[in-house]
Amino acid sequence: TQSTRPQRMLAAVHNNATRGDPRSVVKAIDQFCRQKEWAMNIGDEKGCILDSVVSEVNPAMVLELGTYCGYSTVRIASQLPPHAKIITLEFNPQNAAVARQIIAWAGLGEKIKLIEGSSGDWIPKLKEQFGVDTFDLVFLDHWKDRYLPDTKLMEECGLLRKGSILLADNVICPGTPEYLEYIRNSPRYKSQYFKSHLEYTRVEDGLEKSIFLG
Ligand SMILES: O=C(NC/C=C/[C@H]1O[C@@H](Sc2ccncc2)[C@H](O)[C@@H]1O)c1cc([N+](=O)[O-])cc(O)c1O
Ligand SMILES: [Mg+2]
Repeated sequence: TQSTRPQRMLAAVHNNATRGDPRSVVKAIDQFCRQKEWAMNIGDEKGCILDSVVSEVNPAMVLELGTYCGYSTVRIASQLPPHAKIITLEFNPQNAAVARQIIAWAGLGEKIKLIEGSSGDWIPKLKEQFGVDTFDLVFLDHWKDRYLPDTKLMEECGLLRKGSILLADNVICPGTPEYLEYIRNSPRYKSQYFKSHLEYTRVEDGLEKSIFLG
């Protein structure tokens, strides 16, 4: 039977990355996407901006919306301080299954909690189910029309504190106009745009970094 692109990406990780070495996993996926098949990972160029935000925030608790195959999950988790954790939400069971194996190959299973389900269902349950207080960093990379409703949901559920950072992928391409309009005009956030390119292409895209002011 025909394999899927995430399954072919997983095979590339098994064949080209060293078990327990997150950076080699990231490199193997980027090589696969440049040389074989484009895929919607944040990629190496925007990934460096993600890396710099993670190291600046040095978060104890991270929430990722949209695991896909786990590329950004591995990138973030490989930079977390000891005892820090990332919760990542993935809707598609096939993507989740591949992500679990890529995360395991990177040796980061202890730092990452992958939840299968949708952000809309799970955001209201994170406190009671996982004893979460607030998130220091949230990375938004799931369905683009969910960025705004899920941000409002996180506010309502008390998951953000003064100083929490939201980092959103694809604010130009594919684009998240409603989210940008809200976050850039809300007095409760201070935002900054990081201009870059859509993964593995020369098309403009960028990340929006926003600080919740409480
Ligand atoms: O569509 C994009 N991303 C949507 C990502 C969606 C991922 O998150 C869940 S949805 C979900 C997960 C959790 N909760 C609710 C829904 C999907 O199963 C998928 O794994 C995208 C598209 C392009 N592009 O160029 O077309 C480039 C990108 O960087 C992108 O991120
Ligand atoms: Mg993206």
